[in-house]
Amino acid sequence: MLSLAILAACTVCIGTYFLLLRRYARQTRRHLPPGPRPLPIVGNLFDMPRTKVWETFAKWQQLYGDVVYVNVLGRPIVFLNSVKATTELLEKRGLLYSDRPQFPLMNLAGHQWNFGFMSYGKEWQTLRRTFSSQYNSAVALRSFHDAHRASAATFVVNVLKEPKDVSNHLRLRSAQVMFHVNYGLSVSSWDHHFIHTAEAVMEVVSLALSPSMWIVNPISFLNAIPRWLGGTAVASMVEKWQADVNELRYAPFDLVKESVADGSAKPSFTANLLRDPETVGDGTSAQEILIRDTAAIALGGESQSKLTFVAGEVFILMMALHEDVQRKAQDEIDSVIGTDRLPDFNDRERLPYITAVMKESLRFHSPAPTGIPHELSQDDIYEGMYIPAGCMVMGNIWQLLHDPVMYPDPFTFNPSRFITEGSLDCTTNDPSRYVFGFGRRVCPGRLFTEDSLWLMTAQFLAAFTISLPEGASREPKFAAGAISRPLPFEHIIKPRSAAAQKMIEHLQET
Ligand code: HEM
Repeated sequence: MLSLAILAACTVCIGTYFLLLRRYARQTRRHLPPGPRPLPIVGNLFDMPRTKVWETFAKWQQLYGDVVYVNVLGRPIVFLNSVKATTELLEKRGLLYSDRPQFPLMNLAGHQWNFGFMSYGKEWQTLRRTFSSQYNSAVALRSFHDAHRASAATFVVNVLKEPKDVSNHLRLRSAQVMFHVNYGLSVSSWDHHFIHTAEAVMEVVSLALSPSMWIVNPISFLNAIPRWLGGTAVASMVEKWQADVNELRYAPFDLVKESVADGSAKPSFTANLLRDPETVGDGTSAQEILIRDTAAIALGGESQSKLTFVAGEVFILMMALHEDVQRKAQDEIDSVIGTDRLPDFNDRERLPYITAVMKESLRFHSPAPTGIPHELSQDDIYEGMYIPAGCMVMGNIWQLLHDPVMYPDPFTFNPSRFITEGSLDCTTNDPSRYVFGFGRRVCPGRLFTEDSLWLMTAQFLAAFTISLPEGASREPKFAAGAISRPLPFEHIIKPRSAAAQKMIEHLQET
């Protein structure tokens, strides 16, 4: 019996070896894009960076150019390092370049319903259209402003109370706004059960998105572990992941459904779409499932609130490092709206430097520096280079945002690069065109995110000053990963003035 199993295993290994070798030989005969030299079988496995991937990718651009090809364990991957290449392939040839590779851990954790990770096709299109009907509509976005205001107010109040804990306050703020907007639920403290579940789901999503998970796919090994060798522990971990995902997918939705039925629902993404009485039933109608699954995506599926919170952390770090920028932004706020209230959305047009600070923070270090991979669905030729079907295609967001032609002196934090004669001017270099990905898969939450970040930026700067303690390092440092956070740093946050402190205390009372 045992020898049969060994024989079968050997046959599979030898078969795989020859398959990979054949594919390798076929592809090298064509004119693939340049890239680091692969080894037989493992390809460029050992060239793949383990930390700060964006630095290695930048080096590859210098060595090999705008389109770089690697092959990891037989899996072709192309990195696009210029606006020209991302525009030409991911945007203009979007029909071919909009598929997604499989993310094995996402499937195992129970995210198959999530359109962010679905193959390009009808189902993806229907879900995305429903999502965009709210998140890309000017009217709906305006109706979300109260949710942004509530979470921004909780944030400044919490910062005043515990300034050292600013990161956690940002995290809470991002999750709070998502629950408010999607379900009309008020979850303004860490004690709320949904927040813990959302956090747990986001941790798994972050792991699932890290390149080692989707390139090497250790899940197949995990699944093969026998129960006596720890397989039981793996199985119960997976069960917990799936239970968390299902709770987020069903529980808040069911609450809204009940409140729509008894007429007490607050306006929200879910309630707005469920208002049609035809839609609500026993939970099995296609329309109801569609609404439930698109609402849940914004919670944990794409790590959206984590991305927004990391963008907030980058802003806080940049302000701590650049007191001159802070002062300039605060002068703008004082001269436009005075010191007796906090900025609001109506002030946005008149505060161009604040918008520029928000945009420069996103540019300086994008929370998802290498985006989410696309997959090519048919063989393609670009500038004489052959790109095989099934190839993963990564738009190298970090590289685009540090292009010295589009952003002169790219390693200097300089919001004024987006200001011309006192007005906001980013017609040719708006970082949001790259930060949120590309083509048909571009982030459908980008306008919503900018609203959220803008209010946080404006209100934080109106209320507080931040500095570094004496002797602290002035070098910004970021962790590696698909979602890349600033490394923890010490800082001192104080209310800007007695008047600012009073304003925040007043918010706390209301
Ligand atoms: C700073 C915050 C955010 C950043 C940096 C960000 C960035 C991205 C990126 C790079 C992608 C992949 C695009 C591509 O495949 O080319 C993406 C996809 C997506 N984002 Fe965001 N995002 C943010 C916030 C949000 C928010 C708040 C929401 C929801 C309200 C959201 C919803 C989505 C969805 C649903 C997708 C999948 C789109 C698809 O596959 O069709 N994102 N985002």
